Amino acid sequence: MTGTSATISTTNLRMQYAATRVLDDVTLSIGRGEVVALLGPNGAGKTTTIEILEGFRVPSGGEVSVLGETPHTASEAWRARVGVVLQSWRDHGKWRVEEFLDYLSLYYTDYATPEVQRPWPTGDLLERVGLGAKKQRRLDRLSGGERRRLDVAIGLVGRPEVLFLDEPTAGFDPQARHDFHELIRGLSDLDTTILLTTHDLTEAELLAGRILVLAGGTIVADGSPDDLRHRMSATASVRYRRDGQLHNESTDDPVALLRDVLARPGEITELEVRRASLEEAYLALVHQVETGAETQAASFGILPDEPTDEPTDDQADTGVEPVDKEV
Ligand SMILES: Nc1ncnc2c1ncn2[C@@H]1O[C@H](COP(=O)(O)OP(=O)(O)OP(=O)(O)O)[C@@H](O)[C@H]1O
Repeated sequence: MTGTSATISTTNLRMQYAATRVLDDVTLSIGRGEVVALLGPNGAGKTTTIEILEGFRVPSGGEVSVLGETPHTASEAWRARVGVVLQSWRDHGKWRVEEFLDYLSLYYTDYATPEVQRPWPTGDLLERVGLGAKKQRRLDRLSGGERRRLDVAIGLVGRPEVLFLDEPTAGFDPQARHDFHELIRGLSDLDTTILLTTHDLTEAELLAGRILVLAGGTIVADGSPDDLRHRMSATASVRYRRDGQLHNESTDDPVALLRDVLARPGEITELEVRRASLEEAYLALVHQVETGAETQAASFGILPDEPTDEPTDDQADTGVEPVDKEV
C-alpha cells in the first residue's frame, strides 16, 4: 500500500509537547475500508495520533494525509467526510438527544453526494446506537454509557468515509459493547475506513482486521490479530500431571517438549498445551519496549535485533511488517 492510495497515511510523524517528545517516528498506512485498532499503553500517544489525523493538532514534524488532504489545513468539505468520536463530549447539557443530533445533522446536508446520502436520518441512527427510547432525554441526564452511545451517533451522523473512534466503548455495559460491535461491523461492510483506539484486546481482535501497537513513540507492531498472536506468542506453556504430580513448563517448541514429556516414564493423566494469549504477547512486547530489555519480543520477529531493510523469511510468511528502527 502506498501513501498516495492510502485513505490514512503518516510518514515520520513526530509530536512534541514542550520538551516532551511523544511521537518519534510514526509511519503508517491504512487503506479504504480497513478497520484498524491502535493499541498502546497509557500515555503512548494514541489520542495524540488520532487528534493529528482528525486535524485537531498540528504535528511537530512529518507528513499526514487523510482522504488525500493534510488534516489540520483541510477544507470544510473534507471535515464532512470524516467522523470523530472523542473521548468525552460534555457540553450542551440542556439539549435533548434527538434535537441535538438533528441540529448537528444540518451541517452535513450540503455535503450529500449521489453516492453518499448525508446526513444519516436521526431516528434511524438513534435506533442503531440503541438510543431510540432516549431521544427526548436531556443530554445531562444520560448515563455514562448512554452518553457514549450518543458520542458514537455524533461521529456517525455525517455518514463519514473515515471514522476515528477514541476508546469508543469505555464505560459500556456488555450489552452496549455487543451492540456497538455489531454497529461497527455493519459500517465496515459499507466500506467505511475506521481507526479506533482501545485498551481491550478482545475488542481489537473482534473488530479490527489489523492491529497497530504504538509504544516508545513509534509503531512497534503491525499485523492482523492472527499474525500478531502467532508472531508474538512464541512461548507456549505445557501443563501436565505425571504420576499425580502437576507440572507446568514454558517452551518455544511445544511439539518437542510434548515428545519429551511422553517419552519419559510415568503415567500422564492430564495434558494441556496453551499458547500465550494476544494479551500476554502484547504485554510482553510493551514491556520490552518500555524497559529496552532484551526479552522475547525480539524473537517474536516484531522487533528485529538489528535494523534491516529486508524482511526476514519469517516476516514474509506472516505479513507482519517489521519495524526498521531500534526502540
Ligand atoms: N496538551 C498537552 N500538553 C502536554 N502534554 C500532553 C498534552 N496532551 C497529551 N500530553 C502528553 O502526551 C502523552 C501522550 O498522551 P496521549 O493522550 O496521546 O496518550 P494515549 O496513548 O492516548 O493515552 P491513554 O491510553 O492514557 O488515553 C502523555 O504523556 C500526555 O501526558
